[in-house]
Amino acid sequence: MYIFIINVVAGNGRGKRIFKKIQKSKLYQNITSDYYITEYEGHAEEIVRFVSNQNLVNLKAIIVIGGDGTIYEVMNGLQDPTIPVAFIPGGSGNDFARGLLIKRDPITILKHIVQNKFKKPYWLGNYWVDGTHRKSFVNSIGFGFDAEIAKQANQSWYKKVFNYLHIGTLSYVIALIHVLFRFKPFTVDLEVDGEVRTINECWMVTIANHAFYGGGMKIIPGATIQPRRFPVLVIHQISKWKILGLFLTVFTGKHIGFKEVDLLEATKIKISTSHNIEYQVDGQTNQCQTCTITKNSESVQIMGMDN
Ligand SMILES: Nc1ncnc2c1ncn2[C@@H]1O[C@H](COP(=O)(O)OP(=O)(O)OP(=O)(O)O)[C@@H](O)[C@H]1O
Repeated sequence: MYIFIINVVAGNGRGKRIFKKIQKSKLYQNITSDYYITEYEGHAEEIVRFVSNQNLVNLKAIIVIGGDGTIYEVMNGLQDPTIPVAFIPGGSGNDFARGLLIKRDPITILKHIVQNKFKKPYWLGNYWVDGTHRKSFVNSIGFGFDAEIAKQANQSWYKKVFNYLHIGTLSYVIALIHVLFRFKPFTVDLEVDGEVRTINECWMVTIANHAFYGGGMKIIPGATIQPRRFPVLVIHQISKWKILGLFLTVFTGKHIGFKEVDLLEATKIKISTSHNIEYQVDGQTNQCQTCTITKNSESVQIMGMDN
């Protein structure tokens, strides 16, 4: 049996439209399944915790229809990593789907899931904010400038409009210009695999499980899906005008050639600042002063891709 989890508000109603289409298909009518519609923020996590604690012997996969926020919640609720999680992108940004090359139409994706054709291991990131309990991130976690941009975009009126017009990334470009003039670089202590370095005039630190964020920006172009280690991108000591230019090249991945960009690799990183800074995790924002990040060595199984 399959369990569907649908975020009907994802992608301004795209999740809902996709599920309706799926329900009408012969394929759906021929499989044994049950479905849950998320009703509020955090609900997907609760549903998955409940479902994965049931030890359903005949559960073939949890099929998620939604965006990056929904898959983040699902992964944080998953109690048993051997339960395959299938993803049908129905959000606005869909960076998880982009990173995993899940790009076919929903019915074809469902066909691949039911045929049990392709299953890929995926390694989540773990993070602990200000000493709290462990959470997992699916795509990326970022501190500073990119988090301020995500916060500005999430609070804006234009994000909904641009998402509706399928030009959602433009909301991040406008948010970037808003944030650029008020943003104050910060000093951060980065403990990378036990070695501490102090970064002055830091703009941002981003850690990613795959290349994409912000609806298709290639923030760390060479990021590969792998266990234990993750790439860390640090931008520091850069002028406001230059960072504007740098972000214009994020779509092509050329920004990593700037001398103000450092690219490291780590198994464990600790970020400490003297005051609260903004952070984003899979596009949702909050504030923290310290954060420890590691990468899982145990994988979850993802379905929905072509090969
Ligand atoms: N019924 C609901 N009402 C309001 N919010 C909900 C509901 N169900 C889920 N949510 C919340 O909707 C938020 C957005 O979902 P999601 O990120 O999947 O879509 P999106 O923002 O359109 O896509 P993306 O993150 O890929 O751009 C999530 O934070 C989730 O907690």
